[in-house]
Amino acid sequence: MDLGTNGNGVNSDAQSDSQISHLALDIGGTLAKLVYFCGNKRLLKNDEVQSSVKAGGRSRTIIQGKLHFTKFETSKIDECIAFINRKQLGSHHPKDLDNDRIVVKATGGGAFKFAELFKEKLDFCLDKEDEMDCLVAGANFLLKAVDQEAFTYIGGQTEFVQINQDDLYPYLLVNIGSGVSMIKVDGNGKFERVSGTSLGGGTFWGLGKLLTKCNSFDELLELSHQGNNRVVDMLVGDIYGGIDYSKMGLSSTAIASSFGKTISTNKVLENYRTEDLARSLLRMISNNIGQLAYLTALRFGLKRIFFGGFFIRGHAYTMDTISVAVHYWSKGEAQAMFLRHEGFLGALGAFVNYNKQGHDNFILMQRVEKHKPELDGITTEEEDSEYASIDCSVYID
Ligand SMILES: Nc1ncnc2c1ncn2[C@@H]1O[C@H](COP(=O)(O)OP(=O)(O)O)[C@@H](O)[C@H]1O
Ligand SMILES: CC(C)(COP(=O)(O)O)[C@@H](O)C(=O)NCCC(=O)O
Repeated sequence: MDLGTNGNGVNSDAQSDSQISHLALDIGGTLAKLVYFCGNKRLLKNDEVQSSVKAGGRSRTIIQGKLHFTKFETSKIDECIAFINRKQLGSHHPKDLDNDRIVVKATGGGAFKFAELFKEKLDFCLDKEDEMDCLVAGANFLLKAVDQEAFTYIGGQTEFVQINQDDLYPYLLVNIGSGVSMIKVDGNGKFERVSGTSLGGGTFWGLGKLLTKCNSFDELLELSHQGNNRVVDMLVGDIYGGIDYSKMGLSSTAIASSFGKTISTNKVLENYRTEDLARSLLRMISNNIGQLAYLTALRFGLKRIFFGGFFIRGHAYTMDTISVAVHYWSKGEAQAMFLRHEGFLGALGAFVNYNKQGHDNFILMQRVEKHKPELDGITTEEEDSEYASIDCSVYID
């Protein structure tokens, strides 16, 4: 059976025990995300060759392997390039017939901004995919192909959500990256970006750096674990002498004004604990996004809201704040759900799009049946320890 070539002129009929590696990128305002597939092509025994699958009228070979996930700060894009080079990712990609460069799917603003750099350093031709399209494709793939991907987080309890494939659409996808996009999803490739806000992950990280002098996002998150927002936020009780504003259903402990308590003291920034500032800022940004998400869902009659983007990072306080905001404002009608591979939606969507535009002899993702990711993640030395790899198989010519 002609297995075709891997696009680099190397005849994949060689059936060498070669590491198959394909990747896709999402280069955003803050982080560059990579999704890459590693599988071993081995000598196919006769019965295996027979078991190859007819897809698109052609026989294709199924390769078992894993999807891996990792990220780099966009400001350190050279580290991302060095990683790709070190692992020889993309070595099995087809080449662009016009310029003989390796074709790699990429999305996010960085796919435009760094196109020349990837060409120069890796001989990559970045095949650009629309960012919103990839976010939706990535979310739909995860929600359909991976068990235990979506979950609720309320009162400190994580509950995985069993997705009914026949009742998935419509839903609201809220992607909290540097900024926030809110996308109404009605099906595969059927979506509309219906709202957004510039008060997103970049706001938390940017203001947090200024207020706390943190050198890393993880340090800022760690600080927020230990802080008490009530030192900084003005509560209803601070205004009402310690009692509820019960006529309007506002408890004394409800936040009346974020950072409002700093007004009525003679303290300056240095007099506040950085932990308290970080906690209050996280609460403010998360609550605001939760409320905007609910209002957008209400406007379109949507009950399911999935939150993605690297801002969340599976952080308990962030998810709890968003969940409480959605539950409070919707009076329990709408539900906030989160995704295990939250920050990789765009990169995964770019990867899944390989079977578009003439790549159909290249790679197709097949539905991952009953994948149960390890809850604590599977990592290799480079992988991001928070994001479990996904066992999957792909078709390849
Ligand atoms: N290690 C990290 N470094 C920087 N920002 C991080 C990190 N982890 C999470 N974040 C948060 O995630 C946001 C970026 O999320 P992401 O979905 O990658 O958006 P973008 O595509 O705009 O880069 C940052 O603004 C920050 O709030
Ligand atoms: C421009 C963006 C889509 C870029 O995506 P990101 O890199 O932030 O993930 C996003 O930052 C955004 O939607 N900002 C908010 C724009 C608005 O006010 O709707």
